[in-house]
Amino acid sequence: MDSRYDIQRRGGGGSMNSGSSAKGSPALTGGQSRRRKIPPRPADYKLQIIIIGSRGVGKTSLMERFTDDTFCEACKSTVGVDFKIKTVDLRGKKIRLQIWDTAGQERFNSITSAYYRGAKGIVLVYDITKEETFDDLPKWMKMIDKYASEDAELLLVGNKLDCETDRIITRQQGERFSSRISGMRFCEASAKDNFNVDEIFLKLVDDILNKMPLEVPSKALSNSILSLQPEPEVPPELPPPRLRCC
Ligand SMILES: Nc1nc2c(ncn2[C@@H]2O[C@H](COP(=O)(O)OP(=O)(O)OP(=O)(O)O)[C@@H](O)[C@H]2O)c(=O)[nH]1
Repeated sequence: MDSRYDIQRRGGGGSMNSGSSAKGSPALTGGQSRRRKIPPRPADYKLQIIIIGSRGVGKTSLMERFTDDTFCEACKSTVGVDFKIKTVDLRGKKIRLQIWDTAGQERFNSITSAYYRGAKGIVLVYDITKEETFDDLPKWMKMIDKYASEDAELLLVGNKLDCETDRIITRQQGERFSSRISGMRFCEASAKDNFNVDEIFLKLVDDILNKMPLEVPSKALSNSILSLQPEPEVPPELPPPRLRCC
């Protein structure tokens, strides 16, 4: 892979399981074919990741590329929030990711801000071809400071790398911005061409796992945010997420 697409600043990585559940295979017993349902192995952990950034930068596209390997050329703007689930295998653990895709339009900030708190990872996206989306980054950082957990992992993504000829924001500008924020990674990606998309999410999850003790007793986990709970977790007092359509 071209080094331009490598995630900056820290090493690591992992493998991915694209399915949401393992499928059982039919068992043959006593010469008779019987279908025995093998329940999927439950996830070891559940993590929430939120994607934020200005309107049209490609938040939904990155999420859908990662979860469904699809890309929509002419999508409608997200209204409020949307979410997708994806299960990944990392370090021998099965991790169920809830990925929250937020509306970039400012008028939805009061809704989307309620989803920051539970996020263990935050993907902040700008469009390398649109200066205003880069200029908006300090505004998004203020939202993070105000609403997100202090220990959330941060990743800055310059999206639409396939539009190199229309590039306005240099890679160095992105790197400089992220280097001013403690612990923030930086990466350029293309949801359209599927450059670095899996890497974004897997690296973020890997960083989150790095921070947490994996082998804690199950009792301790049952009270933690990482324990399995009914999903999706919609913050209280909020209506369920409104889904977008393409
Ligand atoms: N060329 C190119 N276009 C992209 C890429 N990612 C998204 N787009 C296009 O950019 C437009 C906006 O993409 P969305 O994914 O809806 O952006 P968003 O950030 O979710 O937008 P809001 O919901 O309005 O906040 C769509 O027309 C996408 O097809 C990319 O990597 N390359």
